[in-house]
Amino acid sequence: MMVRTLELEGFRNYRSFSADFAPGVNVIYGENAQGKTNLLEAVRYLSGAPSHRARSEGELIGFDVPSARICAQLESRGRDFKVEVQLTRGRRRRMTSNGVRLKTAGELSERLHTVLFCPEDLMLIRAGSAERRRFLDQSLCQLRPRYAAALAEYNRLHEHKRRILRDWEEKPSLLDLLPEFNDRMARCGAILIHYRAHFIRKLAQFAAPIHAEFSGEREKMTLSYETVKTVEDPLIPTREIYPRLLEHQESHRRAELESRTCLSGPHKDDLLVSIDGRSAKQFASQGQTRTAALSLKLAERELHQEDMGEWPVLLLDDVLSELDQRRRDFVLRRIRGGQVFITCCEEEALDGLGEGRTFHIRAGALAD
Ligand SMILES: Nc1ncnc2c1ncn2[C@@H]1O[C@H](COP(=O)(O)OP(=O)(O)OP(=O)(O)O)[C@@H](O)[C@H]1O
Repeated sequence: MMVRTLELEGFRNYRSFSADFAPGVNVIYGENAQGKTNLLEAVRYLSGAPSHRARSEGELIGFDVPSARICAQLESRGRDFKVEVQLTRGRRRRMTSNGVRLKTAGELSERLHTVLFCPEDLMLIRAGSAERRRFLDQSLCQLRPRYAAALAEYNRLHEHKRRILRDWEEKPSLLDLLPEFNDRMARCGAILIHYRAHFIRKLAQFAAPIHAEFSGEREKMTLSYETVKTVEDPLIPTREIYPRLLEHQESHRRAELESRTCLSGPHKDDLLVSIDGRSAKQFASQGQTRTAALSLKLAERELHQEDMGEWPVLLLDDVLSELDQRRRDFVLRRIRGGQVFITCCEEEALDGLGEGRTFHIRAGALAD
């Protein structure tokens, strides 16, 4: 998969931008606050993944313009696509592929997969479980459209249930709605657990050898999935997960009403990372947690490659400057193959990366 060309109009600080990218490495360099991350964000957007920093789509539109346009020529599964997204304040976004209207972000993911690695990801292991769920969700939404649909529905139901539990004492009639919401959440939740379990099993297979090599064969990384307690084996079929979720909801009914919070369901899942059998979150050093986070991201990239038979586009946002020389060399060795976008502040910082192109960005435009 690759992004051949990209045009931006009114996207963040880009008024009008156009570039042809290399199939290999594309180095995006420039001083701080010039638009390097914004450029990666535009590419990421085209893969249907939610922005890692915008809370609403309106944030992506230039401060003083009414609309933004992202347009790209993509190559994917041996075919060419012209994908276009139009964002207008106060209106629904409009997306097309080769002129045909697309309805969901999932349809974008079918054409482009990206794996993003940014400095915040270096804290993935130490952060709260929400960050690791986000990591799972972003990757799975690109890989499996059915997962993306189930996640959107689950989040909607969860928000409703949250409000019911918050307000039931003032309005007891709301409790009549609870069984219906519980049932629908269990159905969607079973789908999420099923996909997450299979994803984590695969991710663990890729991450183990990467981490072993990365640590000079000194450390062993293992991953496990922590989900709703009644689902002892999350790899069982969805229809078997569903009754176990209902059972867990039932046993937590009282506690949910008393605490007025939703305590049961995969919205509390976690991805547990261990090094040599011990929880990395609790016991690993800062260096070890960084290495483990890198291993996870590189494993994610290889998993996408195996799943699709093509490399996803790798977006490395300002991450190399955060790494010591050894880790940096490891990443650069490991990312051969596929298209890569790397942002950095100095052009020479990435000497020796091999064939590719460099783009100097200044104030939301290509500098001469
Ligand atoms: N919606 C928007 N409209 C216009 N400008 C915006 C918008 N959103 C962000 N910006 C501006 O874009 C500029 C560039 O941001 P970006 O994060 O891409 O910088 P960067 O080159 O990656 O910098 P750094 O090296 O510091 O990470 C910032 O000054 C920011 O204020």
